[in-house]
Amino acid sequence: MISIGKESFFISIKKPTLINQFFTHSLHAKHNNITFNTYTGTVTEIIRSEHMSIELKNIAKTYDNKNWILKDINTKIETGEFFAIVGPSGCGKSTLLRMIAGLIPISSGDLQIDNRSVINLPPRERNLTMVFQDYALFPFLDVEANVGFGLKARKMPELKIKKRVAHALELVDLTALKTRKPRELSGGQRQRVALARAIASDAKICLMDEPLSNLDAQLRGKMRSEIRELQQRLGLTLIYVTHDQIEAMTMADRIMVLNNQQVQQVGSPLDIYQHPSNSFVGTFFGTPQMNILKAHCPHTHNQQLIIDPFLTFQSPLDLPAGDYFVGVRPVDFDLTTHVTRTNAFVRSVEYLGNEFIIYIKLDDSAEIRVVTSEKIDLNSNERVLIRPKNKFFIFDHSGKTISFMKGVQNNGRTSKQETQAIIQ
Ligand SMILES: Nc1ncnc2c1ncn2[C@@H]1O[C@H](COP(=O)(O)OP(=O)(O)OP(=O)(O)O)[C@@H](O)[C@H]1O
Repeated sequence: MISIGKESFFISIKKPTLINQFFTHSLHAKHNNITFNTYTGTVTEIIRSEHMSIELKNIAKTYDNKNWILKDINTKIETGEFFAIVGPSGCGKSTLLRMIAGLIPISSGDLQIDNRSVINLPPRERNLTMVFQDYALFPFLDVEANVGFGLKARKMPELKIKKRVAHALELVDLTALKTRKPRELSGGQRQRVALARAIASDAKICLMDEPLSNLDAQLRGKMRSEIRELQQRLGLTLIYVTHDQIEAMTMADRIMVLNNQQVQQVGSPLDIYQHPSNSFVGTFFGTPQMNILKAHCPHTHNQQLIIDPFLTFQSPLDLPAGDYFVGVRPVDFDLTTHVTRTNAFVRSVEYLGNEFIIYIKLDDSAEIRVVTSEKIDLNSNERVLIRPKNKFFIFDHSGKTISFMKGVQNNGRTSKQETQAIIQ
């Protein structure tokens, strides 16, 4: 029901745009104060209430008032976005998610949902739902009761609960198993019950903490696409915590990388892969890991980065003399065999079905991983020549990215203009 002044209207609104048209064209009441069920506000506010963005403003966390687990966390997660938080174990991913959920307090900063601060609101008033790593199912309740538990606690009428639960179970393809207890289900099915519970709650924001980590690799792959598909279909704003870079890469619209208490980078999977902000982000994404090699630039205004007499890189920028790091993904090397002039030796070769990982040792003990799909017959200690394909990153001594180059598919040379165009 909507009331404007003394008049009341019953309308059913599926899309914010409809309410907008309704008021601008029929009632010309765009700036009037109106009531929508129990919610009062201007039309614009009500339209926005359909949107569920989350803003983290200078969020910081300490558990003991001494050590900061997280500092300066700033980002805005848009309505309907699949947002992954990734980082190594212990970097504070779960802590951040629990603060958003309201399960633990924020030490400083502000958290806004739909442009309103929620730091003083308990979890149940934040219009969100959470899926935990261990699914948090009640062992003594069957699937149907587990999915409807939250709705019952909110005292929703029995018939409405039944309808919602049935719909959620249908969406995750569990209708046939609704009378089973959690112990009678496989890991993947339990995970689907947890998903169904989140769907049934009808919250527009869903938080997931490593929801697939208890599943085997094959099932994980299947569930990844199922969760992504559901998120899209329901238009959920989804925050997904994982330490698995592949999960983040394949599922998320955007990724936040956390390390050393801070945000290292926020961006789309492709952006993060192609333009890592530092060597940590560069090595975190991609398997096998990006090679990070110590390099030296001998003279200021020079473009040569020397790793070894037989392995040098031509920087696209003039560099001051000094030490740098060069980052090269394993697929971005060319390998030549049957050579004599080189300091690189094969240490071992791993065959992965359709490609080989070749571990190569340089004189100065650095080890380089090279991936090739060409059929290759190499022996340990065989000499090889490795040459970069002109697709590499330069990091300064602290690991910050100075430049990257896009790969060139021609003869390996890039013109100055092309180079400038692709350097950030
Ligand atoms: N209740 C607590 N009291 C004190 N320290 C805590 C508490 N919970 C977590 N920590 C610490 O905070 C840091 C971040 O923990 P958190 O669980 O958020 O990391 P994470 O990135 O989710 O790790 P993982 O990937 O291993 O789950 C860790 O050093 C952890 O020991």
